[in-house]
Amino acid sequence: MIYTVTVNPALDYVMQLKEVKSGEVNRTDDCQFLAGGKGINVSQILNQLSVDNTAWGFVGGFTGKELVRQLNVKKIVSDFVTISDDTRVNVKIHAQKETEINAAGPKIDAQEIAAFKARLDDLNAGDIVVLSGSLAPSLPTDFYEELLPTIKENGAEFAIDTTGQALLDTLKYKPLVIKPNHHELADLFNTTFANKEELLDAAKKLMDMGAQNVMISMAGDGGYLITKDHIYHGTAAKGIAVNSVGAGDSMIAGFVGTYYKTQDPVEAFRVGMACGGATAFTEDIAVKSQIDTVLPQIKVEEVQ
Ligand SMILES: Nc1ncnc2c1ncn2[C@@H]1O[C@H](COP(=O)(O)OP(=O)(O)OP(=O)(O)O)[C@@H](O)[C@H]1O
Ligand SMILES: O=P(O)(O)OC[C@@]1(O)O[C@H](CO)[C@@H](O)[C@@H]1O
Repeated sequence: MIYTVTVNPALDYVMQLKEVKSGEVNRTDDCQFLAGGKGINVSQILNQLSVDNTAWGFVGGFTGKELVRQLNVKKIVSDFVTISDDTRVNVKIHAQKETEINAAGPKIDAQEIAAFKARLDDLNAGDIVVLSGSLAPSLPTDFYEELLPTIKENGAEFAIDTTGQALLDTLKYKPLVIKPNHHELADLFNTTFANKEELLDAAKKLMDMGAQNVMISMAGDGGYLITKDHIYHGTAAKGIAVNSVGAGDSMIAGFVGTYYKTQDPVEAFRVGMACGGATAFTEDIAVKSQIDTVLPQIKVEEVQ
């Protein structure tokens, strides 16, 4: 079973307008609430790939109720810990540019945290836990790292989508896959890359530090997969990007869902790239037909 963990989910309030004029009253052409959060987006893609999964995390208040209602409509199985505070609303402004305003997130108390951690005792060998997204401010900065010994002791694997030192601190527990984008990769080592070789050298350092597989995503420029044996480049699908929100989550979902079925990291990377591209080409998270349309365009070649 795959479990997606979104400790700080969100109702995404997606607002469409031609132009935002700062300091003025702006009126939208369209707006909608969508269930959001990095792990929840992963669950949505896993469902599209017909890979059983359960969404874990914390939800609360009227916003949390609406989020769970939307997941139920999409037949996404969830087992959230209900908290007394409200799930946050993140604003996604689609105008002359894409602007995101993400709220910090709710208060989560010690009893609610303990109830969440108890779920990890149900993990079995072969399960995969996908840890994605920001931490609510009341959670300790090493919250993800706190979960890893129990995950590994139960014989499960984990994937993690976070950034900075929080990501580096998880590598000693050997994540199945991590996926920084190329900006996040540079930030990890406080550097910039003059060329592809420097980028790949940095990605290989993450393997040396413990990652089993590393994907580096580069939006419309495709991405790289580093495995213990080789390095691969994947081409980005050709299309009109209408929404970058969730592309990275979709790429992780495509990898984890395919790896769970095949144990083939290269095929998992190819499907991940297709899921990312399909989401980039649609307003919401991609559905199966959109993924299937993009998949044949993804060419993966060994580069080292
Ligand atoms: N404009 C695009 N055209 C084609 N494919 C894209 C585009 N944007 C994203 N993708 C696909 O999605 C993958 C992940 O996108 P990206 O590199 O933007 O991840 P990210 O920065 O983690 O995204 P997110 O905004 O979800 O955090 C890319 O490697 C690519 O395969
Ligand atoms: O604040 P975080 O957890 O870093 O990101 C949250 C978020 O921006 O990520 C998803 C897109 O990846 C959105 O659905 C959601 O609003």
